[in-house]
Amino acid sequence: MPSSEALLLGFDLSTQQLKAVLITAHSLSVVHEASVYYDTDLPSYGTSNGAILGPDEGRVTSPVSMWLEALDLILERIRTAGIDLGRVIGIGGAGQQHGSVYWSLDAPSLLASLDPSKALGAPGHLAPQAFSLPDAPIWQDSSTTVECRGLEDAVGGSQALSDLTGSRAFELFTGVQITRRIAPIEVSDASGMSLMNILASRWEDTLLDACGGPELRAKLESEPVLGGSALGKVGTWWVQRWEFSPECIIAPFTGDNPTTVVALSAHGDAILSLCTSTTLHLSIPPPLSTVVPSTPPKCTMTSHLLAHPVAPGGYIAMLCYKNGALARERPEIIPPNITGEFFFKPDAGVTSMAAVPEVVFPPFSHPREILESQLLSIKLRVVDIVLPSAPPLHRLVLAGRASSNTVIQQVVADVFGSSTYIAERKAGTHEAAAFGGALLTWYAWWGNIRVERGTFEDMMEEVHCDRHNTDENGQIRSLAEPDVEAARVYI
Ligand SMILES: Nc1ncnc2c1ncn2[C@@H]1O[C@H](COP(=O)(O)OP(=O)(O)O)[C@@H](O)[C@H]1O
Ligand SMILES: O=C(CO)[C@@H](O)[C@H](O)COP(=O)(O)O
Repeated sequence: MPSSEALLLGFDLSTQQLKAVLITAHSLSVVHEASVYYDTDLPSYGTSNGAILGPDEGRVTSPVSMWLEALDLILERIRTAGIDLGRVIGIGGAGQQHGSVYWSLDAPSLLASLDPSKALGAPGHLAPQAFSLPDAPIWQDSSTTVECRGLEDAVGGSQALSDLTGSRAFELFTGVQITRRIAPIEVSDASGMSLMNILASRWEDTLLDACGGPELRAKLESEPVLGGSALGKVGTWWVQRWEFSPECIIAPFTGDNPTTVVALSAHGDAILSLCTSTTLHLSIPPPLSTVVPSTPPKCTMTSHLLAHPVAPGGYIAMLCYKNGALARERPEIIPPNITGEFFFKPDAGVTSMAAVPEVVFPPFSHPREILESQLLSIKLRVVDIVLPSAPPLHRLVLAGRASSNTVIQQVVADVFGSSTYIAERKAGTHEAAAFGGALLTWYAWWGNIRVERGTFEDMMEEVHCDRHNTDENGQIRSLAEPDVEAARVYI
């Protein structure tokens, strides 16, 4: 690979760390990865697993200054690793879905006058003045229950809100945590706000009124934009401090769920993302014919429907569990709305669950039981989000750090009775969300140099990047086959 080859930089501002993936623009090979763990790399903020709990009941936030410092540190790490940032032609990425940062009225002028001699996170440079809240509510926040009920009431109840936006009201969604924007919002990101009409991909006036009164539409500026569009070029701070090219473009960032789908999904695949959260994604492509009316996607009380970032008329159906990695690390309760520690066993006849003493389940078996109950819950709920007309699931693709665990790979194969796969990038990365962010940036760049923009799939074909391909030259590698005997237990 010539060292001058153009690069794309994708970020993922996830719950526990900031990650960056650099890929070559024309062959999409990973050339470098870097990460910054908030708890250990930036310990002065006192986060636990990237978050701060409280002071109010259900409040979960991350310090915005910590994220700014993480950005300084990761750029330093990339440069120290010998990467010439001047080769980067586009920056894009993802963040925890539904996390929200609150810019102040002074933010635009402060952003326009950043001092290249100062780090982004240097006290008084951007923070605290550019933010109206020093701490950003993240996806684990559950402090806005009252506002959620108010939002549902405004449109006629929880199912009505789900039909309108793709999800019932959730405390973590941005609508009930509302914000001021600097750049247009990308459609799949907008679907995680409880403010967008999911079928039209446009802001819904009733919901804007319920969440922010008349000023909110003005703050949002424009209707949501498609992923992989070019927003503009990097600011001078990036050029002067880090030697990025002034021609380097910026693509809109979105949620980590849509970028994971962009990175990994082929039609008929389900993606099981084992990050801090455990999330199952199904990509629903747009209808082939615009003449025959298509079956509307399902909007349920327990799932989310997001607009697809690069396929207008397509969707992502999603199940998301808060008690993912942290529950697996420290076995705790799985059923919702119960606090304390309980153990359950199906009654004879398997119609109900009976609480049993802890001694029935020895501690060494807890991690496996936690994992099994998480996966069985997904297996039970996934039938509710698959369209009757959808083809049978083809592959189960794993993502997230825990996907490298061979025991987890096998238990997933056994519980779902389906082979499991993993993305095998040319230089290898488990960071699907950051990789997807880089791909969306390439799509923005690639689209900009064409008379006709072309589809995301056209672009992938042009680089011979076939996400269906499972042979040794392909990108998706088989990990585990179900064990027939073990799989029978989970039917
Ligand atoms: N080998 C492993 N086996 C099981 N779990 C793992 C393994 N390595 C990492 N993890 C889990 O992965 C979690 C972090 O996953 P990651 O995808 O990096 O999350 P996030 O993107 O939310 O920061 C950790 O909290 C840990 O529980
Ligand atoms: O979708 C959600 C929350 O709805 C989560 O996936 C968050 O986006 C957090 O991501 P990770 O840090 O677990 O990757």
